[in-house]
Amino acid sequence: MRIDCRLLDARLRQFQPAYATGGSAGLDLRACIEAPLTLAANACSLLPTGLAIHLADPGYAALILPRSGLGHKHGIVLGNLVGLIDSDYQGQLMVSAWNRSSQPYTIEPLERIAQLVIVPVLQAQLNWVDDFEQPSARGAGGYGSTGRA
Ligand SMILES: O=c1ccn([C@H]2C[C@H](O)[C@@H](COP(=O)(O)OP(=O)(O)OP(=O)(O)O)O2)c(=O)[nH]1
Ligand SMILES: [Mg+2]
Repeated sequence: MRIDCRLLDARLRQFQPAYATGGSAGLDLRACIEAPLTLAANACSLLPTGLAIHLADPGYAALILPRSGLGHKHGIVLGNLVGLIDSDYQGQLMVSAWNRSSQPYTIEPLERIAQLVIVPVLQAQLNWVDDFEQPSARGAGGYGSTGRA
């Protein structure tokens, strides 16, 4: 599929988002900040990415996900856990960077801080009923109802 993308920060021309390998699922997003930003332990900051996309087709959405290295080694994940980008959103992609660790972490300008994954979605037709016609094996069971082993 093709999507329209806008570079909102001239610095990104040298770091135009691209899939790193033929099999990459995510496009890395960079922190388009002017100066290094130190996130204190447990601090959260909304960072511009210098990038806007317009998916246009309601059959797609994009997810902003943490990068595994940053998340695992340094505790830099997302303040909203996952960012959901609507197909009709045309604004700048923003990343809520959350330092869930107990150590400060300094984000450098244009550092790759998260990744964007485009996924198919379905907008369902909501058919309101008083009861579900077919009982299922699970019913209302959840939260560990099937045991641990
Ligand atoms: O990490 C994120 C999450 C969202 N967005 C943008 C794109 C998305 O389409 C829009 C709205 O996101 P969402 O629906 O999750 O936020 P909301 O709090 O429900 O805001 P709204 O009332 O605008 O829908 O904000 C981002 O740039 N980054
Ligand atoms: Mg919303």
